[in-house]
Amino acid sequence: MKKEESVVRLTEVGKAFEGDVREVRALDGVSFDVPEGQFVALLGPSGSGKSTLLQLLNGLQKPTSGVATVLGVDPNRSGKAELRALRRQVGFIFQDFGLVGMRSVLENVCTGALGRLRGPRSGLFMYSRKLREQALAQLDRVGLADQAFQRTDTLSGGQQQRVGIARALMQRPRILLADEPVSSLDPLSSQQVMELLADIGRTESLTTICTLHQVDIALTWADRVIGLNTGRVVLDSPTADVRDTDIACLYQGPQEPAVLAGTPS
Ligand SMILES: Nc1ncnc2c1ncn2[C@@H]1O[C@H](COP(=O)(O)OP(=O)(O)OP(=O)(O)O)[C@@H](O)[C@H]1O
Repeated sequence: MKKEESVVRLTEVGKAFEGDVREVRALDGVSFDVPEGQFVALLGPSGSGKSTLLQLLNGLQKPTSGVATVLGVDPNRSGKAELRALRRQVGFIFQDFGLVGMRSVLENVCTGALGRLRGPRSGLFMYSRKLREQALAQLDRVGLADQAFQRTDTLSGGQQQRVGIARALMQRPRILLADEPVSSLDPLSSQQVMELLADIGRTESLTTICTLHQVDIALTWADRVIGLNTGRVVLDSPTADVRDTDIACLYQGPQEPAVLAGTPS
C-alpha cells in the first residue's frame, strides 16, 4: 500500500443475500474511505448491514457490486496467498470473545501468532519462548499479565475481551475489526475495553472499525461515526459534529433491508 492510500476504501459496494422467500440488499451503494489510524464506530439498527460490512473487509463475504479494498488489496480479486497475507494484517475482535475457555490465558494469546507460524500448535509449550514472551508483553499491555497462567474461563467478561484484544495484537495487525466487542459487558467493563481499543489505536496508528449498539460509547471513543440504515450510509461525520437529531434519524425509518426489484415481497 502506498503511504497516501486509504487503509479501507469502499466504492459503491453492494451485497445481496438470497433469502428463503426473497433476496435482501444487506449493503446498498456504500462508499467511504478510512485513513490510517482512524477509529470508526459503525452504528445502525439491527439488520442494517454492520456485520456484513465487517465480514466483507475481512474477505469472509464478497460484494455483489462495487469495489472494496483493504490496505490497497481487493479481497474479492485476490488469490489464496494474497488473501492469507491480508488477513494476517487484519485483527478481529469477537462479540463472544472467541477464546478457548479451558486453555490458559497465555495460550489463547499465543494463538494470535498462528498466522505467521508454520504448522499447527497445541499446548503452550509448542510455542517458542520468544513468542511466549511476546504474548506476555501483550497481556501486560492490556493489564492482565498477572492472569497469564489462569484458565481463561475463570476471567470476567471484560477481562476475556481484553485477552481477545491481546490475541489480535499478536498478529501485529494494521487494522482491527471489532464486531460488537462490548455488547455482553457491564457499563464499566465496556468503557474499559473501549478505552483500551482507543488507546491502542492512537499509540500504534492502528485503524479500528468497530460495530456498536451503544451510541454513547461510540460518541465517547470513536473519531468518526458511520451510520447505516437498510444497508445505506445515512450518517458519516466526525464524532464531535454528530448531533442528537443525526442519531434520531439514523434509528428512524425503515428497519428492513430493501427487497430487490422484481423479487416477490
Ligand atoms: N448469510 C446471510 N444470508 C442471508 N441473509 C443474511 C446473511 N447475513 C446477513 N443477512 C441479512 O443481511 C441483513 C444485514 O445483516 P447484518 O448482520 O449485517 O446486520 P447488522 O447491522 O450487523 O445487525 P445486528 O446489529 O443485529 O448484528 C439482515 O437482513 C440479515 O438478515
